[in-house]
Amino acid sequence: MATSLEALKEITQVIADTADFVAIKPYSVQEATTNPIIILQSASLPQYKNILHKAVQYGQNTGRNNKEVIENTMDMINVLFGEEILKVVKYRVHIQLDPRLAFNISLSVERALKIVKMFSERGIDKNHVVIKLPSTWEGIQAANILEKNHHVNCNMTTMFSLTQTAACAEAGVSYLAPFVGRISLWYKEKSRETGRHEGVEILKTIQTYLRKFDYRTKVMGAYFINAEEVGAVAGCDLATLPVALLEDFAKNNHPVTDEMAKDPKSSNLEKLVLDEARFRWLMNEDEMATELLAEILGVFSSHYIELENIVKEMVKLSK
Ligand SMILES: O=C(CO)[C@@H](O)[C@H](O)[C@H](O)[C@H](O)COP(=O)(O)O
Repeated sequence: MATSLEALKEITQVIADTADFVAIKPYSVQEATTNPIIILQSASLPQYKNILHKAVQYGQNTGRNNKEVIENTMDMINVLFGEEILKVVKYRVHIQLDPRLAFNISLSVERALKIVKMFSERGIDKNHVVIKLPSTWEGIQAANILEKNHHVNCNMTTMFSLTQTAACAEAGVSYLAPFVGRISLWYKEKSRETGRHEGVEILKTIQTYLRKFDYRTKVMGAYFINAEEVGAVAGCDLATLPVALLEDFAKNNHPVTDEMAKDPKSSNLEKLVLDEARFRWLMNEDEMATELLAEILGVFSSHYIELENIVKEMVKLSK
């Protein structure tokens, strides 16, 4: 009998939300997503300490000053984890930019191109690499430049709304990743439960919107808290699951049926036409998206800085 994981894979491309390349092996996935939390978790494991040492060495050999040593080391940590992950997943690894670049278009583009070049210097073609950027106005413009001018695949993270979706779709990004579980938690925390699973509903609306207007952008469900949430968005383009949920789907029986709109063309969603001012206004009107964007960018950046501090200590000790 097919497992629930196999059933899910029939209708949704299932990928892994982890940098633990050893743990992914049993699940035969084609792609893996990382973020600063995930990279810090793996970089802190004793079995992956060699990656940190190799990256520090690279940073020290290439950095012309302290700032460059740290920055090059951080980028190389991501590249080395990416390289190991690609030995297992074969198709694509998603690497997130320094969260502090969230509001800077030119620095985001520059840093993304630098990371893609570092992969290519290690023999990895840019088609195997996806750059993750936040769904801020600036992140979306940076992704537009990367996709259109440099053919770099982009995945838009910290995604909570149709406003962000519409801007990302027009920017021609490859993927966008609504945070299913985190959206619903927000409604719970604010005691504003509506009786619906808001994260699931937003993902479904986003998927319908992209299919109705024939955008190339793929929806990747992310930030799942439990198996029910994953089952409720089965049929969306992709879902990125932490190892615990991959294991849960491989071992336990979860009902899996296509939950996406059967006829997206007939939906009454209208195309959102946005410029910067309209985007910012609609975000301002959306308390959930505005709060979560700020909160999660902060969480990502605090983890990024924590790893940077570990790197700074290592650099000091090796002097
Ligand atoms: O956005 C993507 C994929 O594009 C995910 O990696 C996303 O960052 C994660 O699902 C969430 O941030 C949850 O990650 P974590 O807190 O479990 O590490």
